[in-house]
Amino acid sequence: MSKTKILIVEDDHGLREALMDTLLLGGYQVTPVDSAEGAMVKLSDSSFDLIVSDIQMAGMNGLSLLKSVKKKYPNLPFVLMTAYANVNDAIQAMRDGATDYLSKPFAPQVLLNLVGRYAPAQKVVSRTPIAADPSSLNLLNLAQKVANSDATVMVLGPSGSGKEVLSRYIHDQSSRSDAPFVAINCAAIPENMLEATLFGYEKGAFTGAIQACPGKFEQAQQGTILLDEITEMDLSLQAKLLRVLQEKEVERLGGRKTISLNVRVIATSNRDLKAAVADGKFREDLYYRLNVFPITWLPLHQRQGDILPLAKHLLTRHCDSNKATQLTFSASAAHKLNTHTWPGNVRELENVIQRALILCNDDIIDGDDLLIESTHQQIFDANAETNPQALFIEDDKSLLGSELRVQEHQIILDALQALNGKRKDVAEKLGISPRTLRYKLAKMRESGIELPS
Ligand SMILES: Nc1ncnc2c1ncn2[C@@H]1O[C@H](COP(=O)(O)OP(=O)(O)OP(=O)(O)O)[C@@H](O)[C@H]1O
Repeated sequence: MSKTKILIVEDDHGLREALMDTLLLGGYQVTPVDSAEGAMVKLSDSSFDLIVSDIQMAGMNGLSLLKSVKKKYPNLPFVLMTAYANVNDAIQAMRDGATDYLSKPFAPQVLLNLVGRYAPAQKVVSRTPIAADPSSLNLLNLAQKVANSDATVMVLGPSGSGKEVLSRYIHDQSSRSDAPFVAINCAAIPENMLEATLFGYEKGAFTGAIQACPGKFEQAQQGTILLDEITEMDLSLQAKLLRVLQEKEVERLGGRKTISLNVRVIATSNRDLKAAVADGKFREDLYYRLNVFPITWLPLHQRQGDILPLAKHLLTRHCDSNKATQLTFSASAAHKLNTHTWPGNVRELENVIQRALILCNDDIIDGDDLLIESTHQQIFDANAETNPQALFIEDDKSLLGSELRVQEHQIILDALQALNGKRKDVAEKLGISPRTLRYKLAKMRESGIELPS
């Protein structure tokens, strides 16, 4: 996924900063400018996914900016901010093609809800999965076949193996490809927000629901919804999800109207689903409803034929996006890539390539330019054995031992402190999924270790 880019046009310094903070925290990439003229300059040298602009500004005002933008970039969503008293401006703005408007003052969440409606924070980039190994070619073939149907698909595989890429591929290959593909990561959204995010809510449904908001299911109408890391959903929400899938209709929180759905569902998980059902963590009826057509990525080291083609593809992609000249791998680099066990799968490979781009001095990436973080990973792999659910993480009993566990705990504690306790950032830094981190933190708590809140 890549971040959605927003251009903010606001001449009031304080408000500009506040808008920026809110959108940055919401996961967007933000470019602020203090005038409409500045916005036109920025638009000529960078691309944006959405504009949020004030109306009243010295010089060219927001309505004139809107007209110029609509002429040059007719499909670019444009949200205008108006003073509360000035509803006429808002009406004019909508007539002139504004996508929506916000009446000042507004709460940060209102801004995020509105912006999220037109531009989700993470853009899912359309990419055909690279596959050269016979097992992966077979998998793509299956994906293509299932894409032609409306069947619910369960994409399985270890973390970072390409589940999301494959899900997007199924959507792109389906007759729904012109309609939205809406991805939601069930592990990344706080439990108390997930229901409202999925099903939407009406104004006043809960404190802070200042205006009605459609849920992800509604946003995916005619298209595909990807329920990423589905096993992270709590049991009561699983029951509600099952009902929505069975009835093919949704009711917003606080709403009375049922909305019929025409949405294809794809779910992903890196857990052993049957074990999750056996442990009472995942509802059996939901398992059968979602597991209509399961497709499973092998861990990267078990599909040797994919490693170099993927490495080359990722190298080209990152050279292009850094506007760097194209590089190649030396024989020693290729050997190193082929012999590593890749516990972090394709995501780890991608990180190694990005590092190599920084380290290499000429046009050839050498073995020494490939910095593979083995120590941390081995510690995590070794300890994975203690987690019966983490099926796909390799275990190495010879590394198990209390000393390693102490080291692992220390690494997690250091990361928690360095990143102010932000679990998502900590998981990212350590190269493990939020779920694995949560599991490890629970284990640490169980063994009496005090964790920063
Ligand atoms: N077959 C592939 N071809 C091209 N790129 C790939 C492929 N597989 C994975 N990637 C890249 O590797 C990264 C991780 O892939 P993706 O997010 O699809 O994995 P995932 O299994 O969904 O991960 P997680 O379990 O952590 O959600 C992405 O940047 C993706 O573009």
